[in-house]
Amino acid sequence: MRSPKDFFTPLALGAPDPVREIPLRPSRMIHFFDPSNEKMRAKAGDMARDVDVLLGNLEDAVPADHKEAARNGLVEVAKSTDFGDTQLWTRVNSLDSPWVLDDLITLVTEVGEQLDVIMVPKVEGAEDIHYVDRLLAQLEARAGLRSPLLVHAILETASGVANVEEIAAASPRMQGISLGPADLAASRRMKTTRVGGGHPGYLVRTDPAGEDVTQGRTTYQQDLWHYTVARMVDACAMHGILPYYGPFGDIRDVVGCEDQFRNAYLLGCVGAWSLHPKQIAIAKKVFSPEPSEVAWARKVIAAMGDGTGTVMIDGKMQDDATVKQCRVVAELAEQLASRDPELGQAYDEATKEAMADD
Ligand SMILES: CC(C)(COP(=O)(O)OP(=O)(O)OC[C@H]1O[C@@H](n2cnc3c(N)ncnc32)[C@H](O)[C@@H]1OP(=O)(O)O)[C@@H](O)C(=O)NCCC(=O)NCCSC(=O)C[C@H](O)C(=O)O
Ligand SMILES: [Mg+2]
Repeated sequence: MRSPKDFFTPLALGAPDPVREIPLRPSRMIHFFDPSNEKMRAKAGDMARDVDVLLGNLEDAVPADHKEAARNGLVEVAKSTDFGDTQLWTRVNSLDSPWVLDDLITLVTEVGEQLDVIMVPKVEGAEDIHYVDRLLAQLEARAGLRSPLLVHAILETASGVANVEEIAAASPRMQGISLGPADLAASRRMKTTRVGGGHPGYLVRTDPAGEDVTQGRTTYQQDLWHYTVARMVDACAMHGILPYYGPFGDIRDVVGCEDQFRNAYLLGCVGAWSLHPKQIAIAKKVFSPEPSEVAWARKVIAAMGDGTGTVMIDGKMQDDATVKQCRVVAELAEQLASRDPELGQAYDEATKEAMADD
């Protein structure tokens, strides 16, 4: 464990200074593609225009005999694509795999300037982040990079969840954490066979109304991921980094996907993974506040002046705490508007209407 005094000191001579604050760039969807797939590589430019984050996946879902092709394919995409202000991320292979060392060496050396974030799977504790942190500093120094690569951890082992706070705090490079529900379910020995989402057997049932316990009892499906997402959000918020829902594997179930993403959004997540083009629009919709919410937030902020005291708006009490919540929504709207002018216009029109109603 480094002394707090040394926390922002580069871990290798000549490595760039660590960032002091994680940039809040829009990242409503982290779109996964397989860079070993020639067809997907050819679409990288179009995908980059459509998403906030494009991620070249090197880990699970890429067959063992495609690992090298995926790594080289990502280098090719990074060198040949104009990303504009879209972020390019990668998910490297797990730290116990035979591929990760070459993933990191190749990517930092060849395309370190183009990459924004390195996603590290199956993080168990702070020691995994410390290992990557030092190695990245050495590689950045050797490649002469001007800014440090950021690191994103996937929460997908029972020990990762138990250590989530120390993972979030492990390095100034920590950009965020995603839930990895499929590996986490396996690690916990849960009895599900899915990638994210709920399960009809995980439910609560109303009490029996009379003697017959089989009659008149309504059941409500519960969220298997509530505890983990909430814990991850707290750990991230405490350390100034960003939480994400991970993948939703039932591509056909666009309704279930939207619900799962929205639960995560309402709990504090800033985005989710999209595995298929269908899920891009879902994440964009869910992780962008509604124009009416933005209008309301701006109205409360305007009415609250210096942010202290109370005012009544439409019968609802506003005070220091509600104005803080409204600032979260209004700040997110500003970030998204700078990337998506159409959305910005919808926010401004809704605000004008809401203010005119007074
Ligand atoms: C899931 C898929 C294998 C489905 O692919 P496919 O059967 O080809 O779907 P479609 O026929 O519906 O495709 C229609 C067209 O869209 C293109 N396509 C599909 N997926 C993508 C994509 N991700 N990016 C860009 N384009 C995509 C197809 O090529 C078709 O194009 P065309 O022929 O021109 O019409 C596939 O979607 C896929 O591989 N997705 C990514 C899977 C992935 O990355 N999985 C790993 C992440 S989840 C995970 O790791 C679990 C996690 O770690 C945990 O533990 O929880
Ligand atoms: Mg996984």
